[in-house]
Amino acid sequence: MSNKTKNGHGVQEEIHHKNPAEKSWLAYILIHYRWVFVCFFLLPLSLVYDIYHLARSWVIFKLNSAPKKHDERVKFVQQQVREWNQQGRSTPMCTARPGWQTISFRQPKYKKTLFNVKVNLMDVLEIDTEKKTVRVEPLVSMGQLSATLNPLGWTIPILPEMDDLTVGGLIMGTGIETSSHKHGLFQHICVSYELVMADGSAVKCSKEENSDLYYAIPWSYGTLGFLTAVEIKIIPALQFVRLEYQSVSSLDEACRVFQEQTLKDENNQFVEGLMFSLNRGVIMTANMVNSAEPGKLNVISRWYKPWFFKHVESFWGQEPHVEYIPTRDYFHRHSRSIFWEIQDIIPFGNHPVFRYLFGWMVPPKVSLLKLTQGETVKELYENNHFIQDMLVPMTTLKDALLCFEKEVKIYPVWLCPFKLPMAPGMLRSPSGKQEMYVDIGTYGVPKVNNFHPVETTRRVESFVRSVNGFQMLYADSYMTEAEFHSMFDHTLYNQMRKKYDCDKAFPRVYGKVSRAARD
Ligand SMILES: Cc1cc2nc3c(=O)[nH]c(=O)nc-3n(C[C@H](O)[C@H](O)[C@H](O)COP(=O)(O)OP(=O)(O)OC[C@H]3O[C@@H](n4cnc5c(N)ncnc54)[C@H](O)[C@@H]3O)c2cc1C
Ligand SMILES: NC(=O)C1=CN([C@@H]2O[C@H](COP(=O)(O)OP(=O)(O)OC[C@H]3O[C@@H](n4cnc5c(N)ncnc54)[C@H](OP(=O)(O)O)[C@@H]3O)[C@@H](O)[C@H]2O)C=CC1
Ligand SMILES: CC(C)=CCC[C@@H](C)[C@H]1CC[C@@]2(C)C3=C(CC[C@]12C)[C@@]1(C)CC[C@H](O)C(C)(C)[C@@H]1CC3
Repeated sequence: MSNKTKNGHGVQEEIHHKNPAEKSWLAYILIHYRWVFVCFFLLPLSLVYDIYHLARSWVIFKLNSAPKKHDERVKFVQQQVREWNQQGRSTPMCTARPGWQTISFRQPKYKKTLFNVKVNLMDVLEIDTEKKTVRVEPLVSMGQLSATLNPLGWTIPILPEMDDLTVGGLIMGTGIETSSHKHGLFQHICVSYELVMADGSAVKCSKEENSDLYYAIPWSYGTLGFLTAVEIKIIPALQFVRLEYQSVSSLDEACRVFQEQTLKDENNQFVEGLMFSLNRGVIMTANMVNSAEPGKLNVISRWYKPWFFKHVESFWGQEPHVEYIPTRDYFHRHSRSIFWEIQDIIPFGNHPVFRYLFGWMVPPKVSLLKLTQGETVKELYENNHFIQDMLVPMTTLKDALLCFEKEVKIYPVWLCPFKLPMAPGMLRSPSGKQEMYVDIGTYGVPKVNNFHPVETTRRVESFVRSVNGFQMLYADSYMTEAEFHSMFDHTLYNQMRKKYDCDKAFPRVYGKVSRAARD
């Protein structure tokens, strides 16, 4: 495998040698000139799509029509589930949300064969500033939520980065951001869930009410019931984030500084690391503030600004540096470059000329990219790309980084600490106490010679299991069912499946997330 992968051309060069499909001229054009399609078709389409959704949710919010319609919509979900019961419960159910709209690399196969239930609930219902909660429907996206809450001076404590992630997906799967070392995973900021169960009944659960169900919902991937509303905690949002960049020049220094900033400094609201090689990284710590020092404001969302990860890299080898970023810009700092995935799609996207002329249309919507990618590009990614987030105990960070270096050698690596509270459910802290974990995110083209999508992933999965870690399940998982059960504690889940009579109603989690269940 060639090593010329620095700016994204690498993917294209890999396939040149490896993929037989590329021999046809159409495949060649699709791979080498994907950017033409993306720039002239997908970018404008993404913009129209975004404007439509923003306008829609603005109007609905202003009319305050969502709360009135909510009950009707829940009744419609119940009606579909009751019909399914009357029809003899023959095929299990899943939501009817099309696979291309979801934030994961693949389309779920099961949507084609299972009974599809329409759960089209996509509005913010109520902001209760006394109780400090926001009640939302499950299809509310992170972009929509931050656009609604921030102008009112509020935010949710964990705002996962990508605009199109939905509340439902983040609860049924999981969500993480750089404030997770203080607040935990996305489910840990949720106060209550409202669901429609297999028999068509509506059930509410929280720590106080139906608490067994409340703890079983996260990571259940829609296999216990359909989510219809969620109450999420809110906290005041200040205007800016004061961000400090600290360069590190060895693996040991990186692990030490990252752990110190996470564990020792209680005052850091946000902690993040980007490793640009095994020995080169920048650790970022940040706090919300209400004023910025003169001359230090950086509005990173402006269309002509460089990709955030490139900006961060420019601080490597420098003295610690401070800047102020508008809070919403900080929350979505990796959106414009889809972390660093955009470099494989628009290789010249960070060039100033491109940024000044077309930067305002970026990024293309992940869903539209997914919808239009075609077999050739899919195969290209399948064989030459590695996308994984592995959650490992903080104490194993160094070993984990060495494992990723050996198996894939992909940089940047995303480091995000999170607190794993002791609570029942799929994720059990091995020590029986609250523990600090770290999410290691690797997205890109492997630079090792022996990369094999299945074998490499299985080796990494095996390492993660050996250190009591967890795999994020939006990515490809090649674990066997037994391995999957040894990673995730199914005790409570199995009890809830029985209690709520789910066996005929929903597939099991493994049946939805394993590689075999995905196209
Ligand atoms: C803080 C806030 C929260 C909102 N939350 C929602 C929501 O969850 N769903 C939705 O569809 N629309 C929401 N809206 C939109 C709001 O309901 C509409 O703007 C409303 O239709 C305007 O009606 P009005 O002109 O009669 O009242 P206004 O004169 O605009 O409102 C009077 C005051 O009531 C308060 N208020 C109004 N609605 C809410 C509410 N739902 N929660 C808390 N305080 C409120 C605000 O402080 C506002 O200043 C919210 C607006 C605000 C300012
Ligand atoms: N920063 C972060 O934390 C990031 C997280 N992710 C991951 O992305 C995924 C979320 O993506 P998103 O596109 O929002 O969600 P998806 O549509 O992919 O949904 C994920 C799962 O949640 C289930 N689900 C969603 N809504 C409901 C509902 N109302 N009732 C019952 N089940 C539901 C889906 O069931 P069904 O299959 O039946 O539709 C599916 O199994 C998560 O897995 C998350 O971990 C990805 C990137 C970043
Ligand atoms: C926990 C965190 C922060 C996770 C971030 C995960 C992202 C980097 C992932 C989620 C969805 C994801 C797999 C995706 C892709 C890249 C990496 C993404 C964005 C892309 C855009 C790569 C190009 C592909 O042709 C295709 C369009 C199918 C996918 C879509 C999903």
